[in-house]
Amino acid sequence: MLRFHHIVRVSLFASKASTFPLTSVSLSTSIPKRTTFALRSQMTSFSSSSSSSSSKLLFRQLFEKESSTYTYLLADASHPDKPALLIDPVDRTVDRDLSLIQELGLKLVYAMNTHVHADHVTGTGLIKSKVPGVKSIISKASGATADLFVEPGDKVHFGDLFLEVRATPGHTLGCVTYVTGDASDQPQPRMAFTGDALLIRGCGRTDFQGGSSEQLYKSIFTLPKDTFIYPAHDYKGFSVSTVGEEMQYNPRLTKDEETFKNIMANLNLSYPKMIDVAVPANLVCGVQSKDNQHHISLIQSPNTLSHISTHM
Ligand SMILES: N[C@@H](CCC(=O)N[C@@H](CSS)C(=O)NCC(=O)O)C(=O)O
Repeated sequence: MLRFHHIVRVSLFASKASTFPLTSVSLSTSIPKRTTFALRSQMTSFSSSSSSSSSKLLFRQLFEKESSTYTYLLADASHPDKPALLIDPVDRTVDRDLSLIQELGLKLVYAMNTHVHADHVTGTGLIKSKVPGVKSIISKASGATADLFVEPGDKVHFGDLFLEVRATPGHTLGCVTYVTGDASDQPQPRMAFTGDALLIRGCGRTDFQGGSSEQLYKSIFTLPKDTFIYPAHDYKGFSVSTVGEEMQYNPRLTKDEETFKNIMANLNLSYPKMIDVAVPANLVCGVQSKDNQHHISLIQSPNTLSHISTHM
């Protein structure tokens, strides 16, 4: 089995039962009425990370300043092939990202999108043309074409590390969050790449592309408070937060649902300047060809069913 080259389709229901039995506590229980939105704390205790697991992950946060987009580079540096993936690459910074990958001696396997971006063109198409073999990934629910489609509960493996896929719709229809694996040999604390669903002290707008403030409010996911939050954008100079921090200080998501919807309905943001170019380009993951419509069948492995920790 090519460990750094497969996506595992898993059962969402198996994950709920096996991983979050009675230990999940909703945020509304700990901070009544004020905080019901996107973040529920999980009271499961974590063993501290072993040095081998945390040293495996090579991680870089990269910034594209025109659209204030973060791209994330993750790799299993301990694996002989050093398989790597990029989350939310931008077309303008593809050469920078690929140079870095080359300098670090990594093998880029996946170019992933959290959703169909409206403010910039994804770098996945360009990357595929420059690095043969790289597979583009996006959620099936996004309606976009890509080499591989993920659904909630899927795992994306790279070397001995993996990301879980969680549905976090509301900013757009098919937004997903990629979360580092829930296992003792995976990086601790966990890291959540939230796209535009959850921004630091904010959240994605909900006024186009199937956006819905109601849906975004209900995009509840269960993660420990120490989970790092890495968004796709930041407009205020922040780079990272945690679930606990956002539960306490996010000015939108700590409100009740009606207040939240009211805030979202009155953001009065102008449409992204590039929306007319970006959305059509991103609906084909930046590739204008038929090649990207090749759907591979995802591997289903019963061995993984007990390890799933997805709950959306
Ligand atoms: N000015 C930018 C667009 C800024 C914007 O609308 N950002 C989006 C994410 S990219 S679609 C958003 O959700 N913002 C939320 C917020 O509260 O700022 C441009 O013209 O491209």
